[in-house]
Amino acid sequence: MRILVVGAGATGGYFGGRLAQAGRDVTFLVRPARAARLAERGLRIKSPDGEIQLRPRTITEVDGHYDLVLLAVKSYSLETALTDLTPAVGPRTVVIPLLNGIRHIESLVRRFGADRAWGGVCMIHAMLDPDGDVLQMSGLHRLSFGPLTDDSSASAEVLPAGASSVGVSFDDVSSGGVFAAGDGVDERLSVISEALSGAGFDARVSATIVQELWDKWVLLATLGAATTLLRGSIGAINKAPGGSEFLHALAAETSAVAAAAGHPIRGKAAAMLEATIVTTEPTTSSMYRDLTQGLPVEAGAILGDMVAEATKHQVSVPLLAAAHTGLAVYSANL
Ligand SMILES: NC(=O)C1=CN([C@@H]2O[C@H](COP(=O)(O)OP(=O)(O)OC[C@H]3O[C@@H](n4cnc5c(N)ncnc54)[C@H](OP(=O)(O)O)[C@@H]3O)[C@@H](O)[C@H]2O)C=CC1
Ligand SMILES: CC(C)(CO)C(=O)C(=O)O
Repeated sequence: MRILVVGAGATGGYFGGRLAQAGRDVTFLVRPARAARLAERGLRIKSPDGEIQLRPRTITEVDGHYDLVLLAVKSYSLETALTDLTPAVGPRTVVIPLLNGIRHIESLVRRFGADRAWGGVCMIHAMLDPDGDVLQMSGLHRLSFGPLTDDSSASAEVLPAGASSVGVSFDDVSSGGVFAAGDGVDERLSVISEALSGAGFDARVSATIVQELWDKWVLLATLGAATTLLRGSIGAINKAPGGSEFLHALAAETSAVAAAAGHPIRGKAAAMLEATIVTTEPTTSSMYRDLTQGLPVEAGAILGDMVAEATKHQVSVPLLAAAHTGLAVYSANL
């Protein structure tokens, strides 16, 4: 299976790097400056378990069709990246985005159709360090993925990758790619699941990926709004007067938006949100890390779109709106 990873930043570098380390056929589509850095230093991943250095294949222009595309760019780079990667997308290619938020899903479906644009949710705390190496800051490294056809009747929300019962293996590779014409979505799911499993991170097939995208969005909007508005970690906010009340009020806003939009967060996702906002650990978000480094932030995709959803469904979100306005001021001054 030919895998193209678009972007070799924190998430692309991490998940693509682990796949390459596990011997998968991985190519990174990068821009010239990143290509030069990777040629010079290799792709280094520094994690709590130690450091690895890889020499992955990189390209700066697409060189044909790939079976799987992992899209790992920031939301503000999305449209250019989609144009750049389009030649990699053949009739049976699957594109799995790792981006936060929801708006990219619409862009992907518009370009490639729901048969080729799937959903992806990654959970990781990662960034590029000053050397351009991938820094994984905790042991968390989960990637859930699946077609955009949520099956709420599925008995399990997520299955470990490789657990699909459809028996297609790498041996089925044909000259036209691993997905033979006439295969259904399930066959691709099985092959992709096999390719992503056993690569040193937690890969899961999701039968409810749209709901998972919303669950993650609620979590991240809460985390991103709190940490960027109050300029500190969740632990620091919880130790400050009124911090816990603020976090709970913010989580109530984001949860109310999801519920009004028809994607209420429940069960494990609700428990994870609660556990995240009560922590005294120095938990932050990728948006906060970008802010503190003076980098562009994904304010529109993570907060602005949620404020727009709130307006659409007449949900009052003053804290979320204040955080969005704050990031707009920051972005205007960049
Ligand atoms: N970091 C984290 O902990 C997490 C991030 N996410 C989400 O994942 C997404 C990606 O974030 P992250 O990996 O952190 O971002 P990074 O900024 O670390 O990496 C994005 C990479 O995309 C590259 N890029 C942009 N446009 C193109 C293009 N046209 N072709 C090739 N490469 C391109 C950039 O390359 P260049 O060097 O050329 O600018 C950059 O290296 C975001 O939506 C984020 O919210 C989700 C979970 C956790
Ligand atoms: C939810 C979290 C913190 C971990 O994946 C994240 O997605 C981010 O920081 O962007």
